[in-house]
Amino acid sequence: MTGSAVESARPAGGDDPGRLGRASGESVLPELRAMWWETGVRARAEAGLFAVLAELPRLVAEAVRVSWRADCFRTSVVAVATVGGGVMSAFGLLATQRVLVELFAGGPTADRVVAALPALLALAAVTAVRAGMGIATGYAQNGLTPRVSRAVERRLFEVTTAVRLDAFDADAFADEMERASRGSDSVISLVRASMNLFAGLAGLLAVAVAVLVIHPLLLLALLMATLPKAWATLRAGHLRYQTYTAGSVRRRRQWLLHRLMAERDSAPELRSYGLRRFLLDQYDRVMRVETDIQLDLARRVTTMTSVGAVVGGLATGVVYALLGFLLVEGQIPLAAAATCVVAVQSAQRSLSTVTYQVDEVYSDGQHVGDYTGFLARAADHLPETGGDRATPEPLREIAVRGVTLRYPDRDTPAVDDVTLTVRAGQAVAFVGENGSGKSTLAAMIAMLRSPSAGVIEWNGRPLAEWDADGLRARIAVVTQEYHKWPFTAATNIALGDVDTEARQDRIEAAAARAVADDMIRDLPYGYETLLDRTFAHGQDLSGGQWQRITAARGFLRDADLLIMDEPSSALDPRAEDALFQAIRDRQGRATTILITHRLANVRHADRIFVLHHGRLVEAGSHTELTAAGGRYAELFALQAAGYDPEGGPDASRPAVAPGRHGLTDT
Ligand SMILES: Nc1ncnc2c1ncn2[C@@H]1O[C@H](COP(=O)(O)OP(=O)(O)OP(=O)(O)O)[C@@H](O)[C@H]1O
Repeated sequence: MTGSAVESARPAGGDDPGRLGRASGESVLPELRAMWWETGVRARAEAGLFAVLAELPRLVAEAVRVSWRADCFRTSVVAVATVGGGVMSAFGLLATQRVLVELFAGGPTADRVVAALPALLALAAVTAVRAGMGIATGYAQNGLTPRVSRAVERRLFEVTTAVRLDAFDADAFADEMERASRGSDSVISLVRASMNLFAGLAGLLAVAVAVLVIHPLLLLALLMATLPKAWATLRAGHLRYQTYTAGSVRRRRQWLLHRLMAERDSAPELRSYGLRRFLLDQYDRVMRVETDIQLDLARRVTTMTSVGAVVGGLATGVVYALLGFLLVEGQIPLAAAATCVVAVQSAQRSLSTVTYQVDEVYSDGQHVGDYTGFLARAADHLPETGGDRATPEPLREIAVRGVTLRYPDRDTPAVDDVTLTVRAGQAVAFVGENGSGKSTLAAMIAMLRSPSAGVIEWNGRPLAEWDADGLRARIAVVTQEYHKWPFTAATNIALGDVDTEARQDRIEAAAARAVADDMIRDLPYGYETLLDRTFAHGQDLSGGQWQRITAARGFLRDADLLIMDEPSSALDPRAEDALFQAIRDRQGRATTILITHRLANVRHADRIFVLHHGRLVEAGSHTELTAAGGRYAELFALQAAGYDPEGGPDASRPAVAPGRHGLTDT
């Protein structure tokens, strides 16, 4: 059976619960996106030998450019030492020939040894210099590696942290970004492989020159002895790459299964649903095919390299026969023939380096192409800079005017022609059903996203006209999908204001407002507890505990505008009540935009904006909206009914409020 039999099994089987139910005999794993490293492998598999050789100079030039930019001194040392090593190899062969000429000359042995001494000394000197150059290359390369890595990675992170958030929505760009970040690791491999390739080529050239000097015909003999094996090695490499790409879908599945069976995230469900047998069966199916293919590949590669070795051996035999013939005919002296034997062996060593490095340079070069291509294209996703931008003043008013945002590949806009105003000191709420556009609207106000149409103004001036960093310093955002930063509890809160000194009293005050203080003190190392289990002594928190930490991060900086997107979805009733008390404390003093589905918490917001399918459908206070009997009143009544001991939802009784209190609890 071939790999394609499994790979062509219905790709989207995972979408069909019936298929899963029919159990484990069938492959239900869907197709996964290509992995970053498959770009290079695929390109090498598809490119013919001449295409590979034709592209090498460009790739090597790219490696040299990157290396030069990172450290011109060490790059020069490597280049000089590599070329010097080649020159020394040529001298070495010529000195060897001189030694042999003297040793094979007539006369007493002692006289011959004495005559050979100068050439022997020259050979020793050349060998020592070549070894010295090898050491210099090693030192320079070792020094170059971290410098190139750092320069390349730093450049990449400068871009990935600067591109606008919407870049992550474009599938192709997000994919490119991932490949580029992996490609940055390949830069140093490309640099190293290019230098090794240079060294191999220099060695080959040196042998060719030396042989040419001794006797032109020997060059032909040298080519005959080395080319068949080189060709077979490159062909075998090609075959390996081709097999590799043919199995890429299968390997992705293998990798996915590995994660599903061995990682922490999937472990609870794997056990609770008894998925062990099912996943192991999937693994067996994939691996059976993989093993067959690997065995087939091993057979074909062995055949090819054996053919290469046999042809190479025969060719070497022909060379030695040719040498014998030339010797008998008196065309070349014995010393030249002996030198040629040494040269053939030296050339074969250099050639095996070259053939291996050709593949390396080519496939690494593709990844580096991903990296450099990404950097060039990323310019389109960087925020506009320059120009005279005003330093933002304290917030007086935010005006959203006819704002629309449409995500890529979506037919309907997420936010559709919304107009509203928020005044300083107000606490306003965005409410609406799932997917109604609340988070998207808040993200535009927080400058995380830019509207496709319309404008958002800060104190009457479009956001884009203010200094972006200055404006961000006045806005704090607690996002719905918060990130669990792998730092201590204290640092996790301090991240809310990185421009100011992280004083412990401020951190503790912010934690107290978010009801996180006691919880953090109960951790094994208090505020210094590392919140990531992948580190030694690291801890994980419950969902609600994490939410308290992220709320504390939002409170740390007493920002003009605090946007809180679902800050209490995982909080227990007591913590939720305390959090909303802290939000209430801001009312009249600072501005808060709150997004929540717990409508009890917005009852006394200054204004409530109701979104539906991206449009603003209602706006007003809780009293106004419940009296209007519209969508808000309906949602509120539905939720309130859950707290009503008498029973089910009743939209006619919107005034029945949940037990806990809202923003301006009295
Ligand atoms: N990055 C994105 N790419 C494409 N579509 C998106 C993206 N983010 C959100 N959407 C879509 O935009 C619409 C509005 O999403 P948004 O997150 O703003 O809704 P929401 O009102 O905050 O929902 P919820 O109450 O579930 O948090 C939804 O249809 C959603 O599927």
